[in-house]
Amino acid sequence: MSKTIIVSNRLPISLRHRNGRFEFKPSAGGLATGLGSIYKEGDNIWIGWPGNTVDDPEQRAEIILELHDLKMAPVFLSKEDVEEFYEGFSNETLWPAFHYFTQYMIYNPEHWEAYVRVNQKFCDAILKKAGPDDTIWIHDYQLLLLPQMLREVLPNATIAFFQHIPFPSYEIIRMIPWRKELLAGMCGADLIGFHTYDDMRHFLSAVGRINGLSSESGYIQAENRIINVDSFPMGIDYDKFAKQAKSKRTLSFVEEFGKQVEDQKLLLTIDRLDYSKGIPQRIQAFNQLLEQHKELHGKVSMIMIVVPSRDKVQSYKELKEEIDLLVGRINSEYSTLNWVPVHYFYRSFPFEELSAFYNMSDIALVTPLRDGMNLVCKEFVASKTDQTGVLILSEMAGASKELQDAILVNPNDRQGVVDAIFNALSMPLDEQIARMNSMQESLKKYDVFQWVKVFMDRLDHVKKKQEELTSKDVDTKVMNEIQASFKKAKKAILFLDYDGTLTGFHSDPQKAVPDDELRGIVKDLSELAQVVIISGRDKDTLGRWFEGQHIDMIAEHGVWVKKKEDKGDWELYAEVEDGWKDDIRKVMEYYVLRTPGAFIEEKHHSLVWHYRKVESGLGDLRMRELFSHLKYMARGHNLQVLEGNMVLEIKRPDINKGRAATAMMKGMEYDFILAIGDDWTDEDTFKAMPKNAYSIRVGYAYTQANFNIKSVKQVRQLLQKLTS
Ligand SMILES: O=P(O)(O)OC[C@H]1O[C@H](O[C@H]2O[C@H](CO)[C@@H](O)[C@H](O)[C@H]2O)[C@H](O)[C@@H](O)[C@@H]1O
Ligand SMILES: O=c1ccn([C@@H]2O[C@H](COP(=O)(O)OP(=O)(O)O)[C@@H](O)[C@H]2O)c(=O)[nH]1
Ligand SMILES: [Mg+2]
Repeated sequence: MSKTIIVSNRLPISLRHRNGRFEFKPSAGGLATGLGSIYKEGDNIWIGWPGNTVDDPEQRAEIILELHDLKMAPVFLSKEDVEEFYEGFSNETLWPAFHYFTQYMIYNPEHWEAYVRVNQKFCDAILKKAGPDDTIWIHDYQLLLLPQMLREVLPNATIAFFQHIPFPSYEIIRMIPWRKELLAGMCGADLIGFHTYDDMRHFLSAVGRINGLSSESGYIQAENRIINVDSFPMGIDYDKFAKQAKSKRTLSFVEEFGKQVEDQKLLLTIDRLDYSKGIPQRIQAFNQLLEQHKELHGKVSMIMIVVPSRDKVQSYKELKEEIDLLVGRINSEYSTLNWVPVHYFYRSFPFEELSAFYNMSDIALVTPLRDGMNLVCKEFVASKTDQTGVLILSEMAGASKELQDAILVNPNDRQGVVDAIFNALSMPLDEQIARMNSMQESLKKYDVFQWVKVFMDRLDHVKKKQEELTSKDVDTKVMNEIQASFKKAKKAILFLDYDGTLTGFHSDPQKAVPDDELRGIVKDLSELAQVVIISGRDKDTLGRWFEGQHIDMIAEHGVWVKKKEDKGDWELYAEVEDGWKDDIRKVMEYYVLRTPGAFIEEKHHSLVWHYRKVESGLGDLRMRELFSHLKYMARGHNLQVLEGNMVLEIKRPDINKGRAATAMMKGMEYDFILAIGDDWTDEDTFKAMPKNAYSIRVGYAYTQANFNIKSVKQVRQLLQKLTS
């Protein structure tokens, strides 16, 4: 039986020292609740750091035992690990980078080494527990290298990754010296999830530009696998918050706290201490509200809960001082004997009390400068069981994509925040209820259990899709079968595409000349079988490159043919009418002039616009534009516009490789037929092949071919095997 392993930097417990002993406090956090349905089942387990350093081997052994009963296994971090991996690389490089606080980023090679070392430590801990077919779900930015580390040892495992914090634009990620390694680490997963569509598109663009991995509709084409990238906005345990808000215990706290603030309007803010949460900016906005609206003095106050976090990191220490100062200033300026503007708590509260704060507050002011999701705002909404109350939410929080019925604000626009508070204070009851109702409906539906389910279902789907693709893989068994069938054959024919099949791509297409190895392969094959190079290339280039070889050639997708017995003469296979070219060439030239690096290749029956050397992104953009332009023109001329590997080609639709291959085989009887190609133009060849032919597509795209093969290197291996 395969099992599921959850991995995160922190375990869902906290380990505390008390009188020389350790004590566990289980975490009731959103993630722990959501994943409870998984890690508590069967042999499943959660692996992570217990959140404290433990050096004594006896104590470690004790902790391992106790955690075992809770279905957890610890990864112990040393003092250095905590300083360099957790505080260092995770929270002084990745955290600020991913939240767009580049001014706080530190580039320290020792921290990077520690990051690699600790990811390896997690990997080793997992390998002690994991079997080859297990599912491993890794969480968050502290463990970006882990998916690939595991993949190397467990090639068939199901590995998923979810990032809880934002994924920034390529412009930010490129600043990190180790960006390529980090992205490659993530790509060890089968499924990579983010909270929002924006995070996901940033990731896809970075992986494309930095690691050269292209993607389509959220599927990355890695060397021998597809990886799915998608958005899964995390929810909360809605019912738990709704129920708690009405519980006796919480209501008694509401009553007790209520006595102290009397009939004041309450603004609630809850965050971990973090510069990404925009706490000073929020205090300043509140200050400005009091400055501008004297009528509110004594009538409104802010309850501000700041939960201590990462207090060893310099930027967090400074932030704490700044907040203390700002709160001191506003309270000393405005307080009266019976009114304090800001009730400030630097600590965390138990769930029942937190629920009371949510329940009794009129407004939740959630204004992070950046936040992956933000659960506090969702918890506030779920706790408002009478549907009154207003949520003011930063548009920089992932949650804002779902909670469109909140008052959305830009946290950098101080006056905007002030106005939002003022409007919230006077919002009519029916509007409050309407907004709250719509937000509650959505949060109820997409709760944390639904989040887990949707994620796991998607993981299943990707694995199935991968299986479908690899089930057609040319493995050793298939290679042997093809070889045996070739050996037996009396009359064999091989259709071999050139670019992307026999040789790799070159930034200058004219430089993709056949090397000695390839010449040797083609020569050996041509002594045993009829070899046909079937290419979109022009006849002169092909003729020059394979001069002297005893092979047949089909050029320009079937316009020209040269049989080996024809010695130097190309025969026109299809009548070409090229009166259309002048108009189309003019348009293509216009796009060349606008796009540095682009160029036109002219063939007898087609025009090709190349953008391989254009700045990435710009090339795609211009190609799309040119595509729709050409499609419009093509209608009048009976032409076909086709997208290839970094090219756009326009040609007559009735000229294609399939038609040429069929013509080549006409009237002949073959007992072995093989066709290999790598792109859409080769699909025509595959479609034209008789049932008994072997057709192979290079790469793992969907295809009409009956097999897929990994790379040009493997194509050559297969061909060498045929002649050995
Ligand atoms: O482990 P710490 O250094 O003490 O930090 C606490 C956690 O903070 C981060 O939370 C994020 O996840 C939330 C749920 O997906 C999301 O709502 C929020 O926007 C994120 O900031 C962090 O991702 C965790 O790894 C930390 O453990
Ligand atoms: O005294 C407190 C204050 C907050 N929280 C919880 O801390 C989490 C904060 O998560 P969020 O996604 O808002 O921000 P993060 O800290 O993960 O960046 C929420 O679930 C809160 O209920 C808590 O357990 N005790
Ligand atoms: Mg090709």
